[in-house]
Amino acid sequence: MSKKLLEVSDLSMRFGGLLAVNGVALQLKEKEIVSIIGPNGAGKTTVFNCLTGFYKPTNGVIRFNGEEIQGLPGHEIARKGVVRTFQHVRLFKEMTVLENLLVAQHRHINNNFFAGLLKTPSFRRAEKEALERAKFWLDTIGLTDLANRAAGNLAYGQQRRLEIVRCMCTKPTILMLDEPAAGLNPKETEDLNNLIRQLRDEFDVSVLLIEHDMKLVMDISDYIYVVNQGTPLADGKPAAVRDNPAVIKAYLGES
Ligand SMILES: Nc1ncnc2c1ncn2[C@@H]1O[C@H](COP(=O)(O)OP(=O)(O)OP(=O)(O)O)[C@@H](O)[C@H]1O
Repeated sequence: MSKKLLEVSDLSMRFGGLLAVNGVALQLKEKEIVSIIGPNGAGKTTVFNCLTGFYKPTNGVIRFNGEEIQGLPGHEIARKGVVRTFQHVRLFKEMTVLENLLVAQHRHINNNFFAGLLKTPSFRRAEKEALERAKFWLDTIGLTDLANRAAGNLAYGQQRRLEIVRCMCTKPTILMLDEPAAGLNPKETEDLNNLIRQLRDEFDVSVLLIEHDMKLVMDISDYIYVVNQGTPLADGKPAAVRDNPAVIKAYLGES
C-alpha cells in the first residue's frame, strides 16, 4: 500500500466573522493525483494557503510525512518539499525563461555567502547543476528555444508550464497546482494533463489540484474532495463524485 504523505484533519480558517474553511479533511498518498473542487468562493485556495503556510489555520492538524506542519512558515514547508503554483501566473516577467528556473534554485546555489563571493569549487558545482536542471526542465516542456526570451512574452499556456517546472526545479514531494488550466485552450489543457501525469509517473511527485475544468479533474484524479461554502460536501473516486446528487446540486445551484 502506498504511503500517506499528507493527512489533514478538521482544518478550519476564520477571517473575522467568515468561516472560510470549516472542518476540511483530506489525504494524499505517494504518487496520487488528488483534486479539491467546489463552487467559487468554496474555500479551496484558503485550504492551499493553510497547507503551504501562507495562513496559520484557526484549527486543525496538517501532517506531512507524519510530522505536524500547521502554522510553520511557508519557506519551511517549501523546504520540506511541499510547493505550489498560484491561481494567477507569478513568474518574474522581466527575467528570461532560464533565469526564472535559476532563481527558483537560489537556495541550493547561494546557501553560503562567502562560497558565492569566492566562487569556491562547491559553489561552481552547485551553479552548474542548477543550470543543467533548468535546461532539463526547459527541454521537458519544449521551451529550450525560448530560454532567453523574457518570461512575460511567452504564450499563456507556456507561462503556466514554466511555472510548474519552476516548482519541479526544487525537487518537490508534493506539487500543489491552483487552477492550472484556467485560461488554457483545449490543446493546452491536454498538454497540461499529460505534463501532470508525466511528473507523477516519471518524477514521483504527488499532486494536489484545485481545478474548475471538470473534464480534466474527472480524467486525471485518483480521488476528489468537494467543498461547498468551506464545508466538506463529498469525497470519492471521480465517477462517484460526478454522480453524487449533493455535488450536482451545489454546482447547478451556483448558476
Ligand atoms: N485573506 C482573506 N481575508 C478575508 N476573507 C478571505 C481571505 N481569503 C479568502 N477569503 C474569503 O474566503 C472565502 C473562500 O475563498 P477562497 O479563495 O478560498 O475560495 P475558492 O474556493 O478558492 O474560490 P475560487 O474558486 O473562486 O478561486 C471567500 O468568501 C473569500 O472572500
